[in-house]
Amino acid sequence: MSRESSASTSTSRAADPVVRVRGLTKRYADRNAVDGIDFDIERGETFALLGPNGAGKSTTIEILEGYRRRTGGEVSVLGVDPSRGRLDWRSRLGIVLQSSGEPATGTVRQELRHRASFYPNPRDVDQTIAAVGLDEKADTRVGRLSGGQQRRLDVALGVIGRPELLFLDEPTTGFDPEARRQFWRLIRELSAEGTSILLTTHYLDEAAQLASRAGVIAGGRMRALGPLDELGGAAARVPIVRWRDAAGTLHEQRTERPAGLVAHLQSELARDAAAGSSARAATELEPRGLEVVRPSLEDIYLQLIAEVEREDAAAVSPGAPGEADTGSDADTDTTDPEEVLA
Ligand SMILES: Nc1ncnc2c1ncn2[C@@H]1O[C@H](COP(=O)(O)OP(=O)(O)OP(=O)(O)O)[C@@H](O)[C@H]1O
Repeated sequence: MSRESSASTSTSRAADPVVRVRGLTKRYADRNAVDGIDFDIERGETFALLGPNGAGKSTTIEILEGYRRRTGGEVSVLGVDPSRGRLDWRSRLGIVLQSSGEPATGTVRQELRHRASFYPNPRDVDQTIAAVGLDEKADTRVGRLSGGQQRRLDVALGVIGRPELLFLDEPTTGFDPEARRQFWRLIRELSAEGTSILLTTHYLDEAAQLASRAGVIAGGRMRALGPLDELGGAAARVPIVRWRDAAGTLHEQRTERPAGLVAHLQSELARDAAAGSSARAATELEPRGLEVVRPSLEDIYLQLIAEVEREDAAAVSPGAPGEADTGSDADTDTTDPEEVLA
């Protein structure tokens, strides 16, 4: 299918989500790695799937990409069940996997030209090389790239076909800070062009920079879902004031009125100073180590995961073998070679 015809299909179904997942499960041995999750990704949206190691993110993404069979539930990606997705459907997807499969033998430019030849309306090869910052390596053999440069090439290969939906599974692992910012610019450009994006990342600042909505998975279940600035609820966003007392003990208090608390701390210091015999320098009237912080997405996420872990631990009855105890069996790779779909 040409990009034009796929675009007209999209227009006619503009209100349909590009990804629709209902009750998705994936069972390995005796444990559900994905345990009944629901979420949608709207057209043009960048959605972040967050969660700790082993949460079920890659399993979910691989099912959406059509690389892994699901055990149960309904999945639709660009209007198609991925387990039945054909080549024309696949050509509308861009995929940046966690690890780059077979080592390539050609140069950066050759590999991108080759990949571009599979798509009806690919991006310009040299512009894409520039967008991922590989201009100086365009004629270098892929095997001679550094780990971070190889990852940039993975991203370039993922976007070269001008995908309608781009899967980015931990795309910036190994990037230096400058390369990450360059990558963010590229993703914002793709998003502005209308590309829908599913991103998994362990860098919460990356999710905050790129995504508008997120789902947090832990233990295969969706624990929070919604706009990034609402994740974890309003209580999780209350500012934190930190300071040290005269003995050096660290104090921390959450308050909606941090300025009021700081004024109170200062007046206490002034009172103590007035009560003391010797005059004090003005700097000593400042609360030591004073910080007023608004919780970052990472703070909110870590709090959420800690709560989930406490709830899950409480749900396992004391004395009975816990979920974690059965993990070693379930973690055995049980993939039927036929299960990973070509
Ligand atoms: N082929 C397999 N056979 C058995 N268990 C598997 C298989 N693949 C994954 N698992 C298990 O399923 C669970 C979810 O794994 P998954 O790779 O989806 O997690 P993830 O959220 O992507 O983690 P990470 O952030 O580390 O990439 C883990 O407990 C993992 O050990």
